[in-house]
Amino acid sequence: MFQNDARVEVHEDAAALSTAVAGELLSRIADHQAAGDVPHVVLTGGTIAETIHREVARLTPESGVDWGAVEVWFGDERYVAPDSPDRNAGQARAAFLDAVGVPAHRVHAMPSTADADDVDAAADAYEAELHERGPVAFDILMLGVGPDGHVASLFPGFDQIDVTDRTTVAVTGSPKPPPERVSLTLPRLNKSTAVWFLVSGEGKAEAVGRALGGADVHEIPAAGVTGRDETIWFLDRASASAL
Ligand SMILES: O=C1O[C@H](COP(=O)(O)O)[C@@H](O)[C@H](O)[C@H]1O
Repeated sequence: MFQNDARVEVHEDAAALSTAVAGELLSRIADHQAAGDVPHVVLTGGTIAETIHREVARLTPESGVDWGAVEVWFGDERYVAPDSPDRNAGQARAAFLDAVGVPAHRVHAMPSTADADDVDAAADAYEAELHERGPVAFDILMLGVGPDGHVASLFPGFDQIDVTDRTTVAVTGSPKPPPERVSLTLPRLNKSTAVWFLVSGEGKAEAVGRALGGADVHEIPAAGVTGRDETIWFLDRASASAL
């Protein structure tokens, strides 16, 4: 698969990238709300995501966005205790969700060890939640990318990449700790109007180059995700250095 239609935006550094993505996110959400929609936004975990989330909190007061009318989902999650620092949802809450006031019923966190008996049950529960309350297509899906090209919790060489009959999968033995995770599947990730990749740092440069160059999805899972209307790779100079 070649990402010929993807747009690439290169920013000077991680700080500039974060400000640009946060501003664009707020602007898109404001547009949806002006049109009377309640947008469904999918968050990612990871280092650059945390910086972006803090920028979202900082820029929200000037944005006109009503975070009370946004549905928040997650592309993947670590199956750990609810208060673990490894939780993507915990990171997002601390960085911006609590500060901007997204109501609890609109934050669709994936189950923790307190909510589901095992990681398979956690994946099943999120699939049910998506079925009952999820949109046909997410409005904006944001994804970090690992140095190995993983996206959400779909890792190179793992069987979950080929799952097409589910919207979520359980992951065990993740090469990046913690080992147990829940991830959206490629077909569900691809049910998104806009897909935004958020990537910073030289360690990601090779993965970015290969994804945009059309690598096999089993080697670089990020190569397998595109938006229905839009795919944007938000990069800094370091992560763009292999393009
Ligand atoms: O484990 C994960 O890693 C990726 C990328 O994280 P980063 O720290 O290398 O930026 C992230 O997209 C994913 O949500 C997360 O669970």
